[in-house]
Amino acid sequence: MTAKTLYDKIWDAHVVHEAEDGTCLLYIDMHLTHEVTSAQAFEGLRMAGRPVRRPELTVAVPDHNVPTDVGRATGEISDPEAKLQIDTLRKNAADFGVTYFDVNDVRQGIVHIIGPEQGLTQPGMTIVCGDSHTATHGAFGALAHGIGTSEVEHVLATQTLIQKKSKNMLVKVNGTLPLGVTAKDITLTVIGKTGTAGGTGYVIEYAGEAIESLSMEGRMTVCNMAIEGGARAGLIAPDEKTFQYVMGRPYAPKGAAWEQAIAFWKTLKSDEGAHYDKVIEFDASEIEPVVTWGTSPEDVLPISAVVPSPDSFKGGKVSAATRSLEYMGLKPGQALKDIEIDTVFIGSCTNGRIEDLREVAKVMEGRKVKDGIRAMIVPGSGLVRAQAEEEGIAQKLIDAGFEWRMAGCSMCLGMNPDQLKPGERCASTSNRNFEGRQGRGGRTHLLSPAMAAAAAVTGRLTDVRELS
Ligand SMILES: CC(C)[C@H](C(=O)O)[C@@H](O)C(=O)O
Ligand code: SF4
Repeated sequence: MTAKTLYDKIWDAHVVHEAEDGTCLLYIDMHLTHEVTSAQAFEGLRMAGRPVRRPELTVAVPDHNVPTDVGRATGEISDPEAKLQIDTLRKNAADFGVTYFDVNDVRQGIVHIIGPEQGLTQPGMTIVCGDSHTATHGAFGALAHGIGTSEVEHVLATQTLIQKKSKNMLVKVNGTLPLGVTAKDITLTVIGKTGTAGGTGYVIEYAGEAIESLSMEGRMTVCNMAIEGGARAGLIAPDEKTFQYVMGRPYAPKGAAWEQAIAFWKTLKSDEGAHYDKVIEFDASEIEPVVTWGTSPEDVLPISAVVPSPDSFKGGKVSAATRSLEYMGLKPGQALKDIEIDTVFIGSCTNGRIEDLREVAKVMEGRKVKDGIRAMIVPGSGLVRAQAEEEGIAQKLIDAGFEWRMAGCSMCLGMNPDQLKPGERCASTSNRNFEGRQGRGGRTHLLSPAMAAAAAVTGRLTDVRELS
């Protein structure tokens, strides 16, 4: 028997048909949908008079457009486009018999947060969503693809996806993470090494002691950004931690089905000697807390570094870096630690989970948000929010000077009222720092929740390890 990678195993278990050119029809176990990329897909079905093939394997939740002010529970959504998209999702879910968590349901939240939280995300599954950060679910050893709207329609109609197999890449992070270094620093460091195109054509499996040592939340943070490194998906082999996380969640298997599931899940790891087309290996001790300085997630450096000179790059990156620095309002040679910020955003599907909020609370212990800094915390789901309130974290963060908001994508992207003004600079725990991502003219520095908290305290990018 040939040795297989985890990716090979999940793939093989889901191929319904393989054409001569290698194009496959893949069975899909779980289909998550949100308001931005599903409307046309449902409409396509309606026009063709087709039902959703497996409505019980399809879940819908509004996240991108929802306002996150606490008043939303009682008020109308004022932006007509957002309101239309959310109303449409609600109607589509009702018409097609799809499970739907409405705006003010405590289970509402960012689609990639609620999947794992509800136990919809399970090891060995194929999961799709019309959203690039679907890679997040790979943290459970699920093959999770982001798909486009026409593919959403295809999956709704057939519960299958047309795919060609990607190549296998192994990213192995050995050793122990230094103090103050987190999952976000790992994933940004990997992208710094490979570039945003380094993963193109691959599915990345993350392994090694540093990955194994991460909590499920941390593993989700790592896989979430696989897509920013160009990969088709990210994967981490499930283990005891994974099983413990899934156990007892609303949609997790129960009783005998649970025992059966566990027996299968335990087989989900790459075999000894399995072939990878590319291997990247490095030691966790190399990783420092990092921040981005430019307008691509690969523009990342340790916090101790200075803003690079465009001349230090090669080829097209020279002009890209020049443009980035101009947009970001930065000068080569400037210490990253000297960069002053106006806003701190803690949230998104990268870092909007309970552990992230605990991390922020830990850094804020005995400290306050600096005067004049707008610091917002947007829990990734209503349940994360409720848990943080129950743990007393929410009150501590409010007392420290943070805004405590309702769940949604929020300032991760400018599709709702939470936006930067032109020229405003934000320390953000999200995953994309593209031009205009957080609002037109807004400037984004990506970093970990601990580093974002440190920036909130000092009003500039700060090494969390040096906070006095
Ligand atoms: C709006 C949606 C299609 C988009 C994505 O696919 O990733 C968004 O979630 C993002 O993060 O940019
Ligand atoms: S939180 Fe950000 S990255 Fe995640 S799905 Fe929403 S917009 Fe996309």
